[in-house]
Amino acid sequence: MVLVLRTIDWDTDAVVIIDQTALPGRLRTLRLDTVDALVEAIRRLAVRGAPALGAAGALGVALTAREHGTASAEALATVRAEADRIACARPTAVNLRHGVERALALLEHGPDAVLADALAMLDEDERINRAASRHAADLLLRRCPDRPLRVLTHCNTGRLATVAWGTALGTVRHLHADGRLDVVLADETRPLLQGSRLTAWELADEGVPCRVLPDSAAAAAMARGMVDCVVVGADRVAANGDTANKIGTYGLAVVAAHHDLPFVVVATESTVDRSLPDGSGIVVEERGGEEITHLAGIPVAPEGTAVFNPAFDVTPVELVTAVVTENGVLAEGRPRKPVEGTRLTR
Ligand SMILES: CSC[C@@H](O)[C@@H](O)C(=O)COP(=O)(O)O
Repeated sequence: MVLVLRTIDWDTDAVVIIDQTALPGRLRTLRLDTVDALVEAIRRLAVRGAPALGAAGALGVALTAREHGTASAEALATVRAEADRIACARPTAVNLRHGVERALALLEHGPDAVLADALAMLDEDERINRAASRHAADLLLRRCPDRPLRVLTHCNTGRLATVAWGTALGTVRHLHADGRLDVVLADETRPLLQGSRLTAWELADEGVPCRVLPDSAAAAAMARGMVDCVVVGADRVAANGDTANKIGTYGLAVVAAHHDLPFVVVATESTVDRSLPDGSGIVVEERGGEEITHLAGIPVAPEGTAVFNPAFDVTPVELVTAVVTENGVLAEGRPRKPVEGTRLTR
């Protein structure tokens, strides 16, 4: 295993991240010692994934609190304005704002207290992820007791999307350690390829069997009987269990329901936004058109082509077998159909 670094950490006066834009080619870290550098890293997905963004939010407030201090009203106003810039860098993953707000709540105790709590948050992350993903693994083992599982997943929800361990991919790691995993089918995850660049890289690093497939092949894989269950992460879960996650998740949920396959969302409680009764209020980030019109800088669409590039979609809870957090099952949507024969082909 080459990955022993945390995805995001603190070193002396800077936030240190694994630069996820350089993977799978290079494992390198970036030192971010200004809010500008941190915001830019968040926007271009050098650090990404809901729990990792929560840590980025908290550490970012520590960074600016240490720079400006917290002793005067003027300093506090500057820190709050910088914190807001960090929180707004990406709108969908609620962890980012949660991380910022948790840190802001400690401002009156001074910069050292803010940093100490941010570091405690990093330490909590692995324990929370392990607990959430253990609940999901147990649920899947109860639902699919007969054979080692073929798990389809989307985007990257592993240690790179968290501080350590992972949510949906943490479930895969538990199943592998239990000897109950056959193979991971990892959607490549257009347009930024978090599945092929990051998930396949993490799983190879751990020696977990993995096949990458184009997103458009997931339905065919289910129809061919190649999938036992679908496990995904979340960027924001509304109080009723509606779930925002990487674009393409909703389509997977529809197809999984059609094939009566368990569809499980694994998230931390910090991804749950109880201020939203359902998913209709979730703001979905729209990203630049060049992510679609260009591949590695090479045009793949005529110049001037109009683009629709939402980074996330919202899956209604009715399509979700269960949303699982470190506290267990948060919401259950789709009941298992009573008749096995409703699957198309197995
Ligand atoms: C454990 S991370 C869960 C989600 O954050 C993940 O599935 C996802 O959609 C990430 O999107 P990204 O745009 O790469 O930040």
